[in-house]
Amino acid sequence: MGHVQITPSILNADFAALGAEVARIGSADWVHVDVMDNHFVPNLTFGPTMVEALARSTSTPLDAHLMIADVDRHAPAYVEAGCGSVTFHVEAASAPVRLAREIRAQGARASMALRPATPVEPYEDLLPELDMLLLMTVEPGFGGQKFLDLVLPKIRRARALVEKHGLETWLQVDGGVSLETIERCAAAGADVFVAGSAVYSADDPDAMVAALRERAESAVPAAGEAR
Ligand SMILES: O=C(CO)[C@H](O)[C@H](O)COP(=O)(O)O
Repeated sequence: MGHVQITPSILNADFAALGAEVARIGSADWVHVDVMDNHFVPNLTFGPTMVEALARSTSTPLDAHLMIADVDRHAPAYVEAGCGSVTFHVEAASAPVRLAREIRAQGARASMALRPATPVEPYEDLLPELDMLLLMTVEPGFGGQKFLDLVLPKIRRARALVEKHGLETWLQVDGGVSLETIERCAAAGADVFVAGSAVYSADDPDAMVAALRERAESAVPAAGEAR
């Protein structure tokens, strides 16, 4: 299992001051940018031009979560925009293996996301193609939703698959992650945690990043310990 990484989502940040908002989370490992197109999800955010401007404004690497249709065509633009990690939804991709290889060939980490109702088992053979697997813990589209406990068994099964194949694939969770829910995710086997409203509704977002990190680290099972 990789070390705990905290990745604040800017979905609930002030979009009119994104550079300053990102500067408030200096201890974050990544900045999570939620790209939504009003087709794959019923919400609209921003595109590669905005992401490129954000990449120029910070030294923290960007983790793009593409909630967009026709993702095979659009994903490469987010590597070109400066993202260090690009996540596509398997439900939106027509050739996920080719797309993951293309993202890696461009020099970014390739990541694939599963909606809460999408099982992980059909993608077992695809895991070596991925640097990260994102297991959504809400239906994608909006920040501030309630964490879905029903995803916890899938996190455990995904961790078991990663270990079975001796892979280094990071397991990211996104949606409703807070001081109240992060321990359950870490105990189940997640190691990369996206938190949007928990971070940006805090008086001190960077102190919340530290608190989330501490809580997740305290819940990571020791080697050989049951999940
Ligand atoms: O992908 C997302 C929504 O589709 C967001 O990243 C996620 O929901 C973060 O917000 P919060 O922590 O408030 O749930």
